[in-house]
Amino acid sequence: MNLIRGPFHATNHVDDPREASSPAMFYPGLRGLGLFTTSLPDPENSTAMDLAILATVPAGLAPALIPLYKLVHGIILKKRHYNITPTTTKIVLTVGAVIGIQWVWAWVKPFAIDLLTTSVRIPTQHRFALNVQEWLAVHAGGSAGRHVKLSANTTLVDSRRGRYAQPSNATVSSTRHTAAESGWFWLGVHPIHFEYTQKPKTRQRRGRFSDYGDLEEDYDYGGHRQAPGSSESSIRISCFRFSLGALEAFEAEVTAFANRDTGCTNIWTLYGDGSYDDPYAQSPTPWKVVRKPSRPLSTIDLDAKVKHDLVHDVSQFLAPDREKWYASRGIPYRRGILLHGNPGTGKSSTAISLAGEFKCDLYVINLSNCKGSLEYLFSYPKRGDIVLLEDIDSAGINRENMKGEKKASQNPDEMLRYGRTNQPITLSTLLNAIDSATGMNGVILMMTTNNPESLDKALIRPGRIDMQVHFGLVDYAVAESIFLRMYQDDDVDVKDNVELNGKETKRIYTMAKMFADKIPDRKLTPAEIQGFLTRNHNPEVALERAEEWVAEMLEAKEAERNIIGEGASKPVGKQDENSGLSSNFGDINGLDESDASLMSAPTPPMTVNGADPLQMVMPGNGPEGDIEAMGETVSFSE
Ligand SMILES: Nc1ncnc2c1ncn2[C@@H]1O[C@H](COP(=O)(O)OP(=O)(O)OP(=O)(O)O)[C@@H](O)[C@H]1O
Repeated sequence: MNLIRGPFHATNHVDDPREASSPAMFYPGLRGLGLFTTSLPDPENSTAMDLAILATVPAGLAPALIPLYKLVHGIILKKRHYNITPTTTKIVLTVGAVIGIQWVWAWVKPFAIDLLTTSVRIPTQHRFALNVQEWLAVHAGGSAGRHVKLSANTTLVDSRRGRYAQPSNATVSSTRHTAAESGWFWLGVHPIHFEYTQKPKTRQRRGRFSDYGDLEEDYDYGGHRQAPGSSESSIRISCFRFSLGALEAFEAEVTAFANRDTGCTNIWTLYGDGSYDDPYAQSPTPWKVVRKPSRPLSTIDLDAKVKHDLVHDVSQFLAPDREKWYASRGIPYRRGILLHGNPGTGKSSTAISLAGEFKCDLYVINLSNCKGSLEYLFSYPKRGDIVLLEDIDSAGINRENMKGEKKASQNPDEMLRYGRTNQPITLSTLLNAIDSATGMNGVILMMTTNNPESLDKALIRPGRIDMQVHFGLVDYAVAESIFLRMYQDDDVDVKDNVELNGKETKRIYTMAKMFADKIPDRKLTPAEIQGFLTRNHNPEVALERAEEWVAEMLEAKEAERNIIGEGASKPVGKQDENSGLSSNFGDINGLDESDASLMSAPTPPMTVNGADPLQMVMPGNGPEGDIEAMGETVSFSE
């Protein structure tokens, strides 16, 4: 007898309806647990009505766990003549089993992982962590990869400009990861697991407690302010114990990826002023990176011998066996190069170009705008990188300024501990940082200045500065070279192929000579000439206007005016006596009177005092109005 119909019973050949409706039939082992029975009527002595009632009063798990189950069961039974108890019980048991397994796994997992895997933890402040992030973003695919991309603490190329965009790099992000991300990827035949961890930690924060997740303010347990995220976040890379070599392979893979020839130079700049007070300093590291297409050395117009000596010096220092040579003679393995000359003579451009040529990363610090701990900042560049200290004279770093030092080094413990201070850089902190045993090994330290005579002797003594390079004003050869660079087709090597490249090249080459003839010897800077040529797309027009422009420039320089042409009436030289521009320039070593007067001269693309030249917008220099013309300003994508 089978009173209960439905799909379940169609395949169920049992006579006892209690059995038919009982999940114990499918889970025989559970029979003894009493889960499926209540006080059932004896089928032998029951009427059909009794049995129907039996079916409407389900027993066991489902009714116990699911609210209103009996009601639903009764309705379905009445309307559809279908007993949902066995099916529901099966579902409940299956879900229960899954939850149970998950629960057990959560307990067992750490032990299993410890037993079966091995892992490395990379703090996110570590530079290698950025390489790992970038590698994961490109290779670890899927959503994990996308998350990593968002979390990468890197600012890459500007995706708005086609010219700068690189296929895998057209992503910009300076956002930080706020939650743990994890995933798997394959390295060859090895499965590898990565995980971002941000140790949740309750901290004291302005008298109350907050989660680490709130990054606005970070304090350690003692209530000291801390560099946000400084010690908490890391990336963990794990692999199975039996494939230990996978971690080494991963490291090699990431390193090779980071060192790949992208045709770009990594330029690192500070978040804000690098101090912990800076609102931008909400990053595990004080550095952010921009990837820029490398600038060929051939685009730097410099006296041929000076250029050759500089390149030779850098290449010698970076030669593979050089570190051993320094070590065996007890000399610290670092190189200091002072680049000095008028604003707009190519000091910064040369450093950028050298970094590209030798595939170094370039770290740029503008000392007048830096309040970070230099020792900490210098610990970041690795062997073979270049550190560029911009406008070292304008930072006021000299002995007279020593009074401020006490204040600056007041709390050295804090400086080292958190890597950031909120004090300006002083001479002694700079010297200590350069000489520090922990940083700068194998690093080339370049300093730029418009006013080398104002520098403290301790700063430029041999050992700290090993080479001095003067960037002079434009002579005939440089004027000719700038003209050719501006108007020559990109793929034509002019000077070497005058004959081969035919008429057009010859024409430009001839015009370059004519242009150079019109440029007075050592009166103008390369930046000024470049600015003029950029405004005149047609070489003939440039040639035609050159004389007039030169006359205007010289006249403005003579009158110490910043504005040339229309609207030029107000001499500013005297007013600017304290501006740091004109006053600094009078005593430049090796420059004559007329050179000194250039300091307040009209230099359209002149560096704004104190501004980061990498981020500087140069007005009116080309078809796109600003930065494009000089090709120097780094743009950040939003
Ligand atoms: N010698 C040069 N060769 C090629 N380009 C140059 C040269 N000098 C200046 N320029 C151009 O002029 C602009 C400014 O140059 P750069 O910033 O390198 O000068 P700088 O000497 O570092 O100036 P500052 O002292 O003001 O920082 C850049 O666009 C650069 O391309």
